Amino acid sequence: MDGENITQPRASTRSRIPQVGGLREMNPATANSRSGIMPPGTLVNKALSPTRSRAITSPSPEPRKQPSSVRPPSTTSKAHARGNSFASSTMSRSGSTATRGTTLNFSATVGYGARGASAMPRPATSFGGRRLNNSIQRPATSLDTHVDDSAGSVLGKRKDTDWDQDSREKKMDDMMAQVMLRLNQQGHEASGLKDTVEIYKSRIGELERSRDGLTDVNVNLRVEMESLKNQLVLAEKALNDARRDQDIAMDDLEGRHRIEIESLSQENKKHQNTLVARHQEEIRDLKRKFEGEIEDEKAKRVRDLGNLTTQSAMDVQRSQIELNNKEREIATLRSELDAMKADIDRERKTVHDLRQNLDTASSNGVTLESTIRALKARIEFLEGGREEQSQAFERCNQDMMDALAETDAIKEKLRREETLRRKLHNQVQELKGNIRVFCRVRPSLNSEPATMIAPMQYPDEFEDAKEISVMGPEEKSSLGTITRKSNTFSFDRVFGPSTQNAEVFDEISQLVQSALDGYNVCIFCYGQTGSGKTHTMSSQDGMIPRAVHQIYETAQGLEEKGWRYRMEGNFVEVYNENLNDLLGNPDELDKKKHEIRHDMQRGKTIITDITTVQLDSPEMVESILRSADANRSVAATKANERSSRSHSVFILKLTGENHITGERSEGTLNLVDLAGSERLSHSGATGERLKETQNINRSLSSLGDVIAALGQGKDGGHIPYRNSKLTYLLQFSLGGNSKTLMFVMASPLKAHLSETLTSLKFATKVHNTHIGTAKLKRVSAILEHDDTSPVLHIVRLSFVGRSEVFYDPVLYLRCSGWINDFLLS
Ligand SMILES: Nc1ncnc2c1ncn2[C@@H]1O[C@H](COP(=O)(O)OP(=O)(O)OP(=O)(O)O)[C@@H](O)[C@H]1O
Repeated sequence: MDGENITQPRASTRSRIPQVGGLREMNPATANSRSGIMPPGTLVNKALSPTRSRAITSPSPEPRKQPSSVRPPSTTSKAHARGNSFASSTMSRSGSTATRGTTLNFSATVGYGARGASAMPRPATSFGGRRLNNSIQRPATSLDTHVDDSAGSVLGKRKDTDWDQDSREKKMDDMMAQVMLRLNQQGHEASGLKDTVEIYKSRIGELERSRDGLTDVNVNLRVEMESLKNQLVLAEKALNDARRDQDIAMDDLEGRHRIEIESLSQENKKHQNTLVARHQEEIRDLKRKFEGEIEDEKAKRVRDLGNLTTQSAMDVQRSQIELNNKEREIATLRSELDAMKADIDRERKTVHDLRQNLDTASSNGVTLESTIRALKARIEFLEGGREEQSQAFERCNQDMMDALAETDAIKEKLRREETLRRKLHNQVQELKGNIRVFCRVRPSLNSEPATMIAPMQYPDEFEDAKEISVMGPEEKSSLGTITRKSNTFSFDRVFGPSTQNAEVFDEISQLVQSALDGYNVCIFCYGQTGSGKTHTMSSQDGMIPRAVHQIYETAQGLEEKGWRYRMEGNFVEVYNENLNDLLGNPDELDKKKHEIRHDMQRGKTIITDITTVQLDSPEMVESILRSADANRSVAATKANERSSRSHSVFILKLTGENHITGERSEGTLNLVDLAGSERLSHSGATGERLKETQNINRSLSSLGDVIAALGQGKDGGHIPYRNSKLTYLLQFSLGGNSKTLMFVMASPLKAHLSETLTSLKFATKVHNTHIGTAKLKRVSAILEHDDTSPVLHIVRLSFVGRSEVFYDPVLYLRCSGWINDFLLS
């Protein structure tokens, strides 16, 4: 019943709402439908618990039976339902996932919290207003009445008081008026809410559009990002490619640079080498220039020296002249003194005679006094003159003493010059025979015991060393007694077995010097096989290398004096009367023919097709000797055989020119290693060897014949040079202006004694040969004196076919003596 009562006034109230106008809109259903929100019945039912929804929407008989206890919650639930429904509607409109959860989330998205100060202010809503107007006193309702009544029990009141209809209606009208007022207010609020909703809607639309726009932008951005990513990937790929390309390019560049650097360094090196070569060339030029200057300076100095020498020679001459004058003066003075002494003696005698006369005449008296006075005056006069004469005599004596002292000094100087002159003269005297013979005995070898050695003695070993005594082989007499003959031989020099090559060379070095001075020199080694010829001549320290060394050294020394020497070498072999070139092709040995031609005018020998070697250094000689030795070995059938069976001739032509004085000299040094000299009967050779031996013997005897013919010294006499190839080859070196030295080599072995004696006898014959006439002939026209000049003397040395002139006063002084000796001899 209560329920019905309550609902009735409400229903009646509702029925009045249209009269007020706008109240319709306060119907929650209408409001919800307008706003698109579901009717509260459905939404609230869903949102609220079934118990509550039943209490509101499905009136049951039970709640109606207990109206006072149920109504307040129903009111409360309505208010909640509204609030919830709004919230729900708002939530349902939101398209955003984030705003669907709670009202708070909505507020955060579109409400005040999420909006800045510029956001549209939220209009007052019924919901908000209701909340704000919580303090407004709610108009009394039937329910309130009931509540108020409940204090004293409604039923009880009705029982206790009368029903006041009018007041009640009035009250109701007031209440109605209030409700209407409230409704109007709510209507206004609802319209405001509507506007707000509209605004929100438009706002939401805008936001959705903005979201769509943003989504589009987002999509675009994503697409752009994708494309950018693709671009990035492409760019990375391109970058990698570029890096790879760059790496390859770098490698290429590095390679190219390396090659360029190498080529540059090579170019640099080349350039450097060129520069170095140029600098060296420049240095060489400078050196040449400086050497030229030094040469000029040297030449100047030499000239100065020459002038000084000339001056000193002049001084010497002047002194000599003065000395002669002084000597003459002294002689004059002496004669004058003698004359004066004689005068004085005469005068004294006269005085004495006069005194005697005076004595004898004193008796004559006064008549004679005048005569006496006159005579006294005469005597006084004469005695005064004698005083002066004595003083003059003293002066002359002093001058004479000075002149004698000066003469002594000059004589001392002349003595020294004389010593030098004598030394030169002595050397020339030693060479006067034009051929000298040295003997050398080789030492015994290790393979030769003392029992095999023949007794040999050297009587003057520690003096002149010119003799050798050899005990001959045992000889049996007809009586059966065995004797041994002692054979003593004398030579220019004898070298015992202990002599070294150096000592031997000392003796021949003067001859080597002669070759440099323009003479032809010939040095032979003669002896039987194994006697030491090759050792003496061509061993490493033999005469050939030593001679060449000396020539180089002397030539270098002479360079200071303006001399330049050209040295040419030939090495030939005479084998079986054939000439072989030992420096040529070994295959051509004994095959190629070489001819000997003589230039009689110039005194020169030419061998056709011969190898001539320029000897630029002493080392060259060693290589020549080696190659000659090799050639001989190739030709030999047995080792060492060929050298024993052939003559070898080392020819060294020395041409010198003096660029200062214009002098020129041409000399030849022939160093000959003869074949073994053993006699045919001793060699026991046959066949080819017999032919060899015959040829050797023929050429050796030809050599002896030539020397003997030269020794006879007949002008225009025949010299049998042509009898053998060897003598023909050495024609200009045997005789003429040449100097010849023969080494006779001796073996110390008993077994070789007979051959040794034969060799020594042959050598003695040669030694006894004097080829003096040729030398006399050579020097017969050597001296000319230029009388027009007191200083300049000319020494002209004339040889067969050529002459040399020396403008040297010192040389003149030195040479004049011995040259005159030659002329006189
Ligand atoms: N003065 C010396 N000192 C030391 N050994 C020597 C001397 N002379 C010669 N000999 C040695 O004696 C040996 C024979 O000498 P070498 O060959 O010079 O004789 P050779 O007369 O030239 O003989 P061949 O006619 O056969 O050429 C060689 O072994 C050599 O070394």
